Amino acid sequence: MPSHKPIIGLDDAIGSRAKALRTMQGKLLDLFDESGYEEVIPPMLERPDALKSGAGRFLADQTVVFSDPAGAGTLAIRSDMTPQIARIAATRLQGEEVLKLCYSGTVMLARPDQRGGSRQQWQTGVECLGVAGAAGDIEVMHLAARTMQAAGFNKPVLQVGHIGLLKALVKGCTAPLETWTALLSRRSPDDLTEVMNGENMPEAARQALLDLATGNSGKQWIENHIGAINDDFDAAASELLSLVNEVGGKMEGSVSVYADAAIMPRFLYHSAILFAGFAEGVAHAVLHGGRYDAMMKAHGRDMPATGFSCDLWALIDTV
Ligand SMILES: N[C@@H](Cc1c[nH]c[nH+]1)C(=O)O
Repeated sequence: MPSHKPIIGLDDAIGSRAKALRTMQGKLLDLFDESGYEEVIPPMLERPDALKSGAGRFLADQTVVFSDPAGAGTLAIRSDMTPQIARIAATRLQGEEVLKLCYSGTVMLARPDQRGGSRQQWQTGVECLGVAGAAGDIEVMHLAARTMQAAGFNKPVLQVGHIGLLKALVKGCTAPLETWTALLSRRSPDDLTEVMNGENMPEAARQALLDLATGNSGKQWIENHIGAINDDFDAAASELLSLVNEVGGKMEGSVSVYADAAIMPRFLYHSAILFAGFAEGVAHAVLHGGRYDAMMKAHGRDMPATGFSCDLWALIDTV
C-alpha cells in the first residue's frame, strides 16, 4: 500500500475552494489586463542562479532545489515569481523599454510561512519595469489599492516603508541585513536588544530600531528622526514621505496610504520603497511589493522596476 499521508503544508483544493480561487484569479487578471499589464506564464522550475541573483540569502533559504534526472543539473522550484520576471525582462524582452507584466501561478516555499502554515502559494501580481522615478512606484501602488478593492477587502490600507531607512540605521553593524529584517518582522524587542548588545552602534540608531520593533514608526516618527541619524536615513525618509504624499493625495475610493518605517520586505531584493497591504479584520499583510532596481542590475539589465504580489489562497481565506 502506498503511503497516502498528506505532506505537511500542502493541500488539495476541491469543489467550492477550487472555484473560489478561479473566480478571484479571473477578477484580478481582468483588472491587470484593463490596466495594460500583459500576462506571462514562466515555468515552475528555474536554475537556482536565476532565483538568487540579487535576491539575498532569504530567498535561497525558502527555495527547494533538486538534481534533475534529465541531466540539466541542479534545478529550483520557484519560491517567488518576481525574479523570474527579472530574468525574462533581462533576456527574452530586452528590446522593450517599458514592460508591464502580470502573472498568476503556484510557488513553493521550503518552509511553511508563519501565517497559515502553508508551503504553497498561488502567487499573483504585477511588475512594472522601465518607468523611471516615482511614476512607476505610484502606478503600481494605485494598482495594488485597486486589487485589494477588487478582491473585496473592507477598508484597505497601504503601508509604505523604505529599505534605505533600515540600511541607514544598521550601517557599520556586523549582523547581516537579513538578521535585522527577521527581528523586525517578528516585532521582538528582546531578541533585537540581544543582537544590538553585540554591536557598536550610535544610541540614536539603537533607540530608533527599538521603536521600529514596537510599531511606533509612522509619518510623525520619520519626520522627527530626519537629521538625527545620518544622510542615508534622511535621503530615504524624504523619498518615502514625498511618495506617500503624492500617492495618498490621488488615491481613489476608500484606500488609505500611510508611511511606516517598520514595513519589512519578505525577500531581500528590494532596494528602495516597500509596501504592504492590510485590510479590516485581517491580521497579516494581504499583499507585498516594492522597488527592486538593484535586482534588475544583478540580472544584467539596469532599469527601474516596481511590483507587488499576493497569494490567492490567502485572499480567498480572508476576504
Ligand atoms: N514578490 C514579492 C513582492 C514583489 C513583487 N514585485 C516586487 N516585489 C513578494 O512576494 O514579497
